[in-house]
Amino acid sequence: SSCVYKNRDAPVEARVKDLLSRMTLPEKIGQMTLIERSVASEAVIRDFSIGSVLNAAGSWPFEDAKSSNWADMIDGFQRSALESRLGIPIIYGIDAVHGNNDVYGATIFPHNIGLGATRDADLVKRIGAATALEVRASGAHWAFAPCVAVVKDPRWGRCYESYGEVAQIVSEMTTLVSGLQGEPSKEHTNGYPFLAGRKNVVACAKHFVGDGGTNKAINEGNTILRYEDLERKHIAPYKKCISQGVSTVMASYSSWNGDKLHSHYFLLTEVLKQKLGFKGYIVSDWEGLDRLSDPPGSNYRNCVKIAINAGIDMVMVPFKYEQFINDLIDLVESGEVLMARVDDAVERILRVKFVAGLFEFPLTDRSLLPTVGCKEHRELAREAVRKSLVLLKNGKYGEFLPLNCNAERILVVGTHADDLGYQCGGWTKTMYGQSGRITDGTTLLDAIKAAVGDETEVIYEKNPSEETLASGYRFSYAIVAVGESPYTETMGDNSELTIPFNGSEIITAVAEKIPTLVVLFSGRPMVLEPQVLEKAEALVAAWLPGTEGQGIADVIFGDYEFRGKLPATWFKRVDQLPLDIESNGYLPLFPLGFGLNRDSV
Ligand SMILES: OC[C@@H]1[C@@H](O)[C@H](O)[C@@H](O)c2nc(-c3ccccc3)cn21
Repeated sequence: SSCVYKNRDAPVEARVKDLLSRMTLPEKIGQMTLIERSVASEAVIRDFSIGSVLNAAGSWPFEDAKSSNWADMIDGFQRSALESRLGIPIIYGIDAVHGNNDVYGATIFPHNIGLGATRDADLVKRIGAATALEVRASGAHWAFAPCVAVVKDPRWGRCYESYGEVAQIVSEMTTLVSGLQGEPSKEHTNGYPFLAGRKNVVACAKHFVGDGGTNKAINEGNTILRYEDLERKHIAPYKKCISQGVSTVMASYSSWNGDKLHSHYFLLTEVLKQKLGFKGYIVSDWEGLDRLSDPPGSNYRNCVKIAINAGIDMVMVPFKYEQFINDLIDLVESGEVLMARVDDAVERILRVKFVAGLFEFPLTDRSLLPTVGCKEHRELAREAVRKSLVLLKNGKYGEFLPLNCNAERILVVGTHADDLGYQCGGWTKTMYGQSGRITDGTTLLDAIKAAVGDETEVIYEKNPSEETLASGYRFSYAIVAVGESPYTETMGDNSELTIPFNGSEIITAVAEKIPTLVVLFSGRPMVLEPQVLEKAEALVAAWLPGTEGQGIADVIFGDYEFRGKLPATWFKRVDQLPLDIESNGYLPLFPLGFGLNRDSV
């Protein structure tokens, strides 16, 4: 066609330049606007030239909607965008942080803390590739992953979203970017966005920067560090993401030395864009601009001014898009925000859209639907569960595990033995997660029943009854599954870290009567009472494994060996926190990297 930007054979930078030159100011600002699906009508997308749409976790087309329903919804949005004057496609973003977790039937992988325990970068890459297929099958083009937070203190509500406590572990696991986006060639220009093709999704390294290092682990709090420590501890993983061609970065709600990241010119522009050479686009977090003022959202025009001038390119408004657009138009017309800044933002957004092939392939490839929750992906998730398990105790002489799968009678108890929602944790179906059979999957109890012999009797009691415990001698052994209920973000900030639902008491009551294996489902290390450590024969940290509970049975019954290593220090008491492996006061219960296997004594 005559327009360079519509010519798929033209160089990306020529297409960007041509299209930008044709855009009005409102159209440019429309591209910088990311709105929630509930306000994304056909007219709004078309007439405002909206750049991007997302769904809040828990905002579905309808409850238990399948990937095909999601694809219908997103393709509907896309057709509206193609009706706009210049026909610029939207990029649809979703929080696929451990599989395509908003969508019913998707494979749910272990949360990042468990993947950090695997220390297996290739596994994480394969998880990225599988996740990309399931995300594209649902019509989305962009995943708000990986979270590359380095979690300094497990009291942080987002500990489970981090691959671990030190930059080296997190940097290793950034291979998720290559899995999600595909792998660039060695000649790829460092910092330039990359996407291999229609089976891949645009990735988003988040939350830039220092989200996991806040004082007292307060979510959205303040990270107090000298620059060289911020760079070494928190910026380092972003360098690895950028070297893999990560196409987007999400700004952090948190602050550095008292200054909010969403308004931080030095870190967003001088460091990320200039020093590190990042050429994709920076997206704000949800209402990230609103949180620049107190009360949040007040003086919004000023919030827009300081965030855009600091280097934010796309704004996850996500509801009051007219106010955002009008304020930014006004700011440009008054000269408080330069057109050059808007052009830089729009160039970056268009660059990613051209690289992502959205102009050539704006609609969902329905041939991908059979990949959703497919056996191959569930086997991959099962492998990840196996490799994530950390063995903290194994009898007095390293002999309790593996369990005998032909025992006469075994007891299974606890709040987490038969609860798929608890296994998956937060960011699953809804933002905060749920209890119960929330999707297709295998609970620990399902897996135990499938693993034991036909002659073995499995007795399950969520709460062990008195009479059962009184006749404890009848059981060869007990498996006690306890842990945390799902949480997300600030609601997960916790300074006690004791096992909820009287977990310690249940463990002790059972272990006093029956040789017991404890399986702890949690997003982080938790307080292990002395009598728990003393009385339980064996103790396994299972983190938040997701839908494939058979990975746990595979290991505790001995089909596979334990190989997980702690991605975060296991403290003795919370009053020790934060424990820093680099400091000499480091006296943990189990150190970073600890993990027994069958051969350990
Ligand atoms: O879901 C989009 C993004 C997600 O990608 C970010 O990692 C996360 O910080 C986040 N918090 C909210 C969010 C926070 C409070 C109320 C409603 C939504 C939304 N989001």
